[in-house]
Amino acid sequence: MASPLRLRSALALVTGAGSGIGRAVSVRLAKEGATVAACDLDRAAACETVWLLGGQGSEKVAPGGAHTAFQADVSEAGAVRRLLEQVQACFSRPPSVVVSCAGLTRDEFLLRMSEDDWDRVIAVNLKGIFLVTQAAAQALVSSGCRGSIINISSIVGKVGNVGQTNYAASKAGVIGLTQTAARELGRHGIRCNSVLPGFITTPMTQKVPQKVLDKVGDVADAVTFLASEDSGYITGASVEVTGGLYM
Ligand SMILES: CCCCCCCCCCCCC[C@@H](O)CC(=O)SCCNC(=O)CCNC(=O)[C@H](O)C(C)(C)COP(=O)(O)OP(=O)(O)OC[C@H]1O[C@@H](n2cnc3c(N)ncnc32)[C@H](O)[C@@H]1OP(=O)(O)O
Ligand SMILES: NC(=O)c1ccc[n+]([C@@H]2O[C@H](COP(=O)([O-])OP(=O)(O)OC[C@H]3O[C@@H](n4cnc5c(N)ncnc54)[C@H](O)[C@@H]3O)[C@@H](O)[C@H]2O)c1
Repeated sequence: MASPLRLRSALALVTGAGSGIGRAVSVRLAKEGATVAACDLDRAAACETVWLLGGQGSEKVAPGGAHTAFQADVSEAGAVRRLLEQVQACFSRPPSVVVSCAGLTRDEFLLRMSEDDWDRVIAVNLKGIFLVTQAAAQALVSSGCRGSIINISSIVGKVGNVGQTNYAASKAGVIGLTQTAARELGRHGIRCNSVLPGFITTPMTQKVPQKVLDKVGDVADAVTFLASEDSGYITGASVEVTGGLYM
């Protein structure tokens, strides 16, 4: 049975916090007592998420400080370095929970996919998670803090999907990156796990043809469990949240 406010002392950095799963994860972590650093490429969207969490006056409900919005392109090394610097300057500590939700699609059949469509999806979905995981782990290790890093992959990274050679490759890469980070960072008290959602209705899924959707259901609960000490003995896992899709 999960205890209430499992994350009361946690500072959680969520990327892709401006929409969909990232926004839902931010709301759920805040409900468990975490202070949320909501990051997105779209600053206005990140600010809207912070407003939903209670805005600048939210330190009343977030003991670790007011929820705060940050803007960064996770595919750019300098932007990610500055993001972690800004978060630590704002809260005087590194984030003990890091959830990488930032991602995008550039879907196209293999026979027609452009190099740019491949490069951009790999840069954001895979290199972005490399950069955020590395910068967050460096901050935690240098400050001697424990942490939980949760990287959002996709069931598509395990089974593939029509029109998504770039996206599937990026999400499969996230699984391998996270398993390796788990092996390396365990000695520092940092857990790393992947979550593989199935089909979650968000702006990202609007392009799926209706007749495909007619064949296909919550991620934030799985992320919160992995962020908390309730999952203290789980690291290196790939947690499928698909309602049984592709069992
Ligand atoms: C047991 C149930 C199986 C149900 C399959 C579930 C599929 C969706 C799973 C999504 C999992 C979560 C994904 C998650 O990580 C987040 C996302 O990535 S959401 C976006 C997912 N993207 C797609 O699924 C691709 C959607 N398709 C497209 O964007 C376009 O079709 C495109 C590939 C760009 C091609 O466009 P174009 O206009 O050239 O062709 P059409 O759209 O007319 O499609 C041509 C035929 O291909 C069939 N098709 C398209 N997408 C899919 C698909 N995902 N699965 C199966 N078939 C697909 C489409 O129905 C057409 O078929 P037909 O020629 O027979 O009419
Ligand atoms: N929705 C689904 O069915 C589904 C299933 C499996 C996995 N996922 C994954 O979950 C994550 C969130 O997806 P979603 O459905 O909420 O999508 P979404 O489009 O609603 O949200 C993605 C967010 O990421 C942000 N973003 C995009 N590129 C960025 C960058 N370079 N730097 C910083 N932020 C950036 C966007 O601005 C947006 O706010 C993605 O990694 C996606 O691949 C989604």
